Amino acid sequence: MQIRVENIGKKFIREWIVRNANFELEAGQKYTFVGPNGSGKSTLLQLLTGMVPVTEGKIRYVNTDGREIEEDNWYKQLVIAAPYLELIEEFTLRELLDFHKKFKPFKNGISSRDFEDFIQLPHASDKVIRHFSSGMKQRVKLGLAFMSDVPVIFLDEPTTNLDVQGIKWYLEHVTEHTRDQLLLLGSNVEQEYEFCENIISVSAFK
Ligand SMILES: Nc1ncnc2c1ncn2[C@@H]1O[C@H](COP(=O)(O)OP(=O)(O)OP(=O)(O)O)[C@@H](O)[C@H]1O
Repeated sequence: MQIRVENIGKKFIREWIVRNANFELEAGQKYTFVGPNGSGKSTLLQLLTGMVPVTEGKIRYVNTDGREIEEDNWYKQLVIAAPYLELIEEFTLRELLDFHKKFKPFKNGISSRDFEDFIQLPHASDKVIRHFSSGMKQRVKLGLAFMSDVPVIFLDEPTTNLDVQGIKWYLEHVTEHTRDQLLLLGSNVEQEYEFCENIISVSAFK
């Protein structure tokens, strides 16, 4: 999977948040978009997922066989963990996992029980997501991102709400479980992207 970004720009009301952005993102690589608060990291990631439409320019998802994927089908290629994307609060953890797997199967067909062990919440299976702490919810979001069998992973501010143990858990798994995928991060916390080979400053896109 390759994502080609061709001269894209995004304007909210009269303000250009991102402009003149041109780059290519390659499968098997990791990229972090960095920049100060309000610089446009989350906006750019949301443009790349197709959640938010570009004001100008074009984004293309190109398959390994060279075929372009229609924008309506991008969502099948990706998984997103971000503070602005909520889990389904009414479900128990087990219900959420079973629901998620109907749309995005887990890698190597891992079971929901194994998933719960993986995110270190083995006793939370019947607990309603609404009653999870913010750090527990973040582990669920990251676990879904690491375990979903899709080519592209978006992580926006991945260590949000994680304690020291949680950050350690994230760092232990982020490289191992994204090895053959295209990983896109948005961050201004160096620790959460220290392993990343490609750092892109969004301040350049003005
Ligand atoms: N839906 C929207 N309508 C209007 N302005 C918006 C909208 N979404 C984002 N913005 C503006 O776009 C700019 C960039 O916001 P964005 O959230 O992308 O920044 P960020 O780099 O991710 O910031 P942070 O580090 O604080 O998370 C901000 O000025 C923000 O107010």
